Amino acid sequence: MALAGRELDPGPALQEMLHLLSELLGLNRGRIVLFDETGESGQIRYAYGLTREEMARGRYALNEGITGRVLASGQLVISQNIDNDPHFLGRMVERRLLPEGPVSFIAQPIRVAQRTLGVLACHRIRHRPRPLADDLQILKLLAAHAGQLLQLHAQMRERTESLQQQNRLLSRALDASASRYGIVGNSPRLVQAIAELEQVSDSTASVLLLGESGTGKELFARALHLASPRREAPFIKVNCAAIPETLFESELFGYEKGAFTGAQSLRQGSFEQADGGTLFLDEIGELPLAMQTKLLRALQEGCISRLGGKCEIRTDVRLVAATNRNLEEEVARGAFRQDLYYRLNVIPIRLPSLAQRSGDIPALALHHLNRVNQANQRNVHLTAGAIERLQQYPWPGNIRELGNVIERMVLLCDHPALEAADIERFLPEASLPLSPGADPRVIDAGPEETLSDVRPYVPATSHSPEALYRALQRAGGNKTRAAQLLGLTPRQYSYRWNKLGLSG
Ligand SMILES: Nc1ncnc2c1ncn2[C@@H]1O[C@H](COP(=O)(O)OP(=O)(O)OP(=O)(O)O)[C@@H](O)[C@H]1O
Repeated sequence: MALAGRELDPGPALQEMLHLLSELLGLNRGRIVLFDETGESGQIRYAYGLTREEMARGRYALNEGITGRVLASGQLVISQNIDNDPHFLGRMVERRLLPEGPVSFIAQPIRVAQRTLGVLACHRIRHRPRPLADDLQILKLLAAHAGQLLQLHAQMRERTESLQQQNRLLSRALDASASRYGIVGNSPRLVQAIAELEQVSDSTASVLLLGESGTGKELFARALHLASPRREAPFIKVNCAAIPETLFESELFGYEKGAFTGAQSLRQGSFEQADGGTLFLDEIGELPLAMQTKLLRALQEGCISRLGGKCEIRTDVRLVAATNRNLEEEVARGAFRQDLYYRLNVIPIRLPSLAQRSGDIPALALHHLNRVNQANQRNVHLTAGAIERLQQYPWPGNIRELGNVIERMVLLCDHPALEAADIERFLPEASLPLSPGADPRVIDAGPEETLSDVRPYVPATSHSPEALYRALQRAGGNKTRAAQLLGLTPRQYSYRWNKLGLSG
């Protein structure tokens, strides 16, 4: 029975079993009848010494003939002489093809764990030297072995099918997310925004991404780059809110060696770095007016000059800008240049807030849960009630806030299945008892939360975890803005944040 281990298909092993039964023991025309899917009849599946046609005739309803009786009762039946047995159907093999003289028929049930899987049956020439009891003993053993083999195969098939099914689902999910650049969601407004993105991905026209903080503007900017013919060239992001006014020009246009004290070597600016690719100006509404003029010039002329440089450098850059401000209002109050606004607003794409597409919350929550579980080797689940609660919350900080809440829940919860009640304490509006320095979810409005343009030296322990969280909440999950609130640079803020052991 070495064959049994080699093949996934039990057929060859069972076939060989029937072959040996016939050749060595003279128990001929052995066949294995198995229940069909309905469980109401059986069909010959494996046989030795029967033609295809004979096999095809071997179908038995429950209680039909001897085989049908064994299928129904799970009990051994021996027909001592088929010629005298009214139950013997003689359906398959014509009597004249069988040996003369008395022929018996033995039908041994194949049972596993009190369940009848089928029947192992054969013909036996009645008058032979070996006692019937020996043959029965052998048939019983073989039936038990066949049962184990069939069960093992059924389990393996079930497992394989479920793995294949899982595989199909995963690769479908992977295809979907890959073809949509990791943008999760199916709500009509999001799908519309993706369609607009794809429509303009081939052109070089400037795109202005509009939407509240955390709605995925950066994700869209990257998607636009990936969907464009520029995908092999660099994607350079500049966060206009994070750059001090005095450093803007060198950040965008670079500088020559010796352009100012400390300029020890030439440095390319973002325009040059993004040459051939995409330059993403995030939070463009924060760009100081003087820089707006210089940016407009660079865009109109397609060339820049480095600080301290004499020559103009041609750059081929596709500009994508993003803002959560209402730029028209900024223009109206003189804080944003109108001509630059027109130049940027060639193709506006508006991203819906999470509240406008709450139908996407379950998919987004699971997406983030998966991400955080994987990153932290956790296996936290959300119950249906928890997902429902997440859907009810308004998410002022949008998807970033949702991601942050999921991350906190996964890291700080102490059981694997999160219920609606568990969610509650992680939602920002939850009022929790204050206990400084302990649980970082406990929020304290620290005195350090003031708006400040001046950034003096601040020690690494300057802000409590509570203050960092509080600021992040007030900033709708935007760390740059949270840093501003605390008078920190985004780098200083991130350093402190990461020390809490949280990412995102
Ligand atoms: N549709 C989406 N599917 C999956 N993840 C998303 C989606 N939209 C946003 N995210 C995730 O949410 C987080 C915030 O997104 P992103 O940084 O792109 O927002 P933003 O609009 O640029 O925010 P801000 O204006 O504050 O800079 C990121 O982690 C991003 O991957």
